[in-house]
Amino acid sequence: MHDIGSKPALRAELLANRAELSADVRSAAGRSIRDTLLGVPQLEMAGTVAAYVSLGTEPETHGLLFALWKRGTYVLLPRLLPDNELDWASYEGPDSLVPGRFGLMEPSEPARGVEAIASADVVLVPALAVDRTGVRLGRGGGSYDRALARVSPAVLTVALLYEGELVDTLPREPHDQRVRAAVTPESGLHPLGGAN
Ligand SMILES: Nc1nc2c(c(=O)[nH]1)N(C=O)[C@@H](CNc1ccc(C(=O)N[C@@H](CCC(=O)O)C(=O)O)cc1)CN2
Ligand SMILES: Nc1ncnc2c1ncn2[C@@H]1O[C@H](COP(=O)(O)OP(=O)(O)OP(=O)(O)O)[C@@H](O)[C@H]1O
Repeated sequence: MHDIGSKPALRAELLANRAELSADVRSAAGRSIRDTLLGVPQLEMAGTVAAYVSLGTEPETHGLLFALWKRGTYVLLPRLLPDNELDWASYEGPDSLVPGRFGLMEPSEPARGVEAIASADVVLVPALAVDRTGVRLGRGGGSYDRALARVSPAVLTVALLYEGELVDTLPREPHDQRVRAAVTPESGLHPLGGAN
């Protein structure tokens, strides 16, 4: 996992590792990540958080979304467009989600456009792995590379990972946007170095 391999091979390996995790481990990871993030000052202060609804074997985010919404944070969620760009709409509780492509649960509220992510004070990002400089490996659609390019460098961007998915080095292509932090269930929030 410390070698720079090809992205598709790394994705397959990381997804296979996640597939080994039990539902209990996944939901425990989600609770731990939720508790960490709810205590991060930037999230406590944030008026708007761009987040996502966990899919498949990702660490659970439903509880986190609900808690943010309950405490009055404005939560934006992505809607996958045909060209894999992300549109954004508000989360208004669990009943405001509807099924989209790839089994994604997406917001049913009116879409606010691809630029709406620029209004977020914190951006929570799905990832399969992140390296120590913030380089992120995602699903391969390039959705978040395009979305994060619209986010100010002052905004905290955080990838949600399982333990072991914060790695020394990942392959980086010119379009890859870095995240500024990662959160793991056992070791909490990791600020990441590296200039963009
Ligand atoms: N929870 C979550 N939401 C997200 C993302 C994500 O990684 N996680 N995305 C991050 O960008 C965007 C969605 N991108 C996605 C791209 C591909 C697949 C996927 O599962 N693709 C499979 C095909 C599945 C099928 O055919 O049914 C594949 O390509 O093999 C899912 C989401 C926006 N929302
Ligand atoms: N700004 C961009 N405009 C158009 N296409 C882009 C842009 N950025 C990335 N892409 C395309 O997206 C594809 C996948 O990129 P990459 O493998 O880095 O995705 P990823 O970050 O792992 O996926 P995701 O962000 O969807 O989780 C690449 O083929 C790339 O050409």
